[in-house]
Amino acid sequence: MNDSPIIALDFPAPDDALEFLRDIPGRLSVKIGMELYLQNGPSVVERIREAGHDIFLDLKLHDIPNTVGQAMKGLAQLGVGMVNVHAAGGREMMERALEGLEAGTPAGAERPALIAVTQLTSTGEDQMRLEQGIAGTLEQSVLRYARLAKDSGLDGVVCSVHEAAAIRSACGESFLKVTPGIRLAGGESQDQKRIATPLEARKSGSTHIVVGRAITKAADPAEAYGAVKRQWEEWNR
Ligand SMILES: O=C(O)c1cc(=O)[nH]c(=O)n1[C@@H]1O[C@H](COP(=O)(O)O)[C@@H](O)[C@H]1O
Repeated sequence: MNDSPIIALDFPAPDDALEFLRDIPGRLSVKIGMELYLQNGPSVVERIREAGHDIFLDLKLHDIPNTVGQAMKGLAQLGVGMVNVHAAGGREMMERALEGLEAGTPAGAERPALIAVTQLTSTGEDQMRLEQGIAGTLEQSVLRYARLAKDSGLDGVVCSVHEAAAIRSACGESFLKVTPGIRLAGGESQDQKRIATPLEARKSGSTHIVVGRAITKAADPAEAYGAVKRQWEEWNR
């Protein structure tokens, strides 16, 4: 997928998503997540692809290695550019996910990029320690998961902007750092704990940003998308 801002299409129905997209000109990078996919199935992917957009299919798979591998075989046939798993599923699960994707990608087509969620951007450090029982700092946990994902052959991770620079040092420039939790300056954090602006994301080494409500719930979504894109692109790495 190219590096334009990825709009999170967190809508219940395909018509809502497609109507929203009609107001923003051009070929866009979009994310279809659980809300849209689980209520509508694979046909929603087809409809949005037919409208000409590049898709990150965000289903955050996390199950035993065989189940995830088989599921990825199927997802590889949907023509999307990126898919993901939870790094907490472990090395074998991630390796099997990659094998499934490779086996399922139609001949001549490009395999979707496979990335792993480290710690969700809605997770804070206290919550991680108390609820997940993980000691140390949040950044240490994210870095451990990022290294594990890289060693398992994955293309990158989902992390917050706050860990992107450390992951760049540990895993390299080309390892994808896909960062949600993006807000324009002064925007409400809502359920996110680790937020940042598009400009901060760019400066920190994010390779992609995922932006939902800052665009989809804006009074003028096309203007909000333009503002995000300008900030994201104006600073040269
Ligand atoms: O994998 C993701 O896309 C994801 C991972 C993560 O750690 N945090 C996170 O917010 N996301 C997704 O990114 C989007 C963020 O939405 P907003 O907070 O509205 O911008 C949602 O669709 C989340 O499902």
